[in-house]
This record gives sequence, C-alpha cells and structure tokens, in this order.
Amino acid sequence: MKLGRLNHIGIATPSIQDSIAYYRDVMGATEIHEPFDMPSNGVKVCFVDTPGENGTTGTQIELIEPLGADSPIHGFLAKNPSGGQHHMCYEVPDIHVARAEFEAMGKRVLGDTRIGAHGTLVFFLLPRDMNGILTEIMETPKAGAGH
Ligand SMILES: CC[C@@H](C(=O)O)C(=O)SCCNC(=O)CCNC(=O)[C@H](O)C(C)(C)COP(=O)(O)OP(=O)(O)OC[C@H]1O[C@@H](n2cnc3c(N)ncnc32)[C@H](O)[C@@H]1OP(=O)(O)O
Ligand SMILES: [Co+2]
Repeated sequence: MKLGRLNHIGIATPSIQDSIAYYRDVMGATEIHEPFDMPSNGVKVCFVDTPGENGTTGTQIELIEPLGADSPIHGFLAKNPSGGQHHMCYEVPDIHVARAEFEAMGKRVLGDTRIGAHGTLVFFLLPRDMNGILTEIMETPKAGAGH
C-alpha cells in the first residue's frame, strides 16, 4: 500500500446551506460547487475546493448532510449536533487491489465497494482499525471527469 493523494475531507453538517455560508464568508472559499443528493450513500453533498498548485484544485472539503432515515451520518450528528470532521478520503489507482491489500492487513471494510460522489468506486474502513479515523478510499478519477 502506498499513500495516495488526499482527495477530500468529509465534514458532516446539519445544514449544507449554513456551512456554505461559513466557508464562503469566514474562510473565503470562492469555488463552491452546486449541492446534489446521493440517495445511494444517504447524504446530500457539496464540494468546496481548496486551491492546488499551478491553478489546479487541491484537496476538497466535502460537506455532507443526512439524506433519508437510514443515513450513515445520523449517529455522528446525534453525538456532534453542530457537525464536524467526519472522514478523510485518499485516492488509489485500483480500488480492488487496495481493498484486497487493506483486508490482508486485517482492516475491516464497512459495506460494499460502491460509486462515490466523484463517480468512481469507493469503500470505507472501520475507524477503530484506522488510527481512529473513518477512512474512505477512492479510485482516482480519470482526468476531467466528475466534481
Ligand atoms: C458522498 C459519498 C461518499 C463520497 O464519495 O465521498 C461519502 O463520503 S458518504 C459519507 C457517509 N458515509 C459513510 O460514512 C459510510 C461509512 N460509515 C458508516 O458505516 C458509519 O457511519 C459508521 C462508521 C459505522 C458509524 O456509524 P454509527 O451509526 O455512528 O455507529 P457507532 O456510533 O456505533 O460507531 C461505531 C464506531 O465508529 C466510531 N465512529 C463513528 N463515526 C466516526 C467518525 N466519523 N470518525 C471516527 N470514528 C467514528 C464510533 O466512535 C465507534 O467506535 P468504537 O467505540 O471504537 O466502536
Ligand atoms: Co467522502
């Protein structure tokens, strides 16, 4: 396993609209994408870009608000009603190879490998196995694709 690019940091929030105002007015974010629903993941999503090198997009902030009764972030927001840092997401070149490598290390995968917000496959690893961090692994998007 080789550490890949930090694609995004997931921030759980009770209100994406309030969080957008915070990142725009307090943090000075200028690249804020249109929010969209991901019923397959039980969240509404909004990406806020941080600047990368030479005009590229750096690590994104992924605002996530619960969507539906079965949202996986209800428990987190019950414990943290104002929201907060929820997960970190790293890129890998091949999702299936990465999953096999984590499993071989005894790391427990939460649920299936599924399509994530960038349109590529993702999976999540149990925080207790990952130094206390809910860790998302995603396959690197092809150039020019997705959010
Ligand atoms: C938009 C799509 C996608 C993308 O492409 O980017 C996304 O990011 S979707 C993001 C939301 N989806 C997920 O988080 C899926 C995976 N998550 C889960 O399956 C659950 O959230 C969870 C991790 C199993 C936690 O569920 P919860 O109902 O809160 O269970 P518990 O309260 O029992 O907690 C179990 C265990 O995990 C610890 N925990 C929970 N949340 C976090 C967190 N965000 N960061 C760190 N640790 C967390 C909790 O403390 C418990 O620990 P133990 O006491 O050691 O068991
Ligand atoms: Co994510």
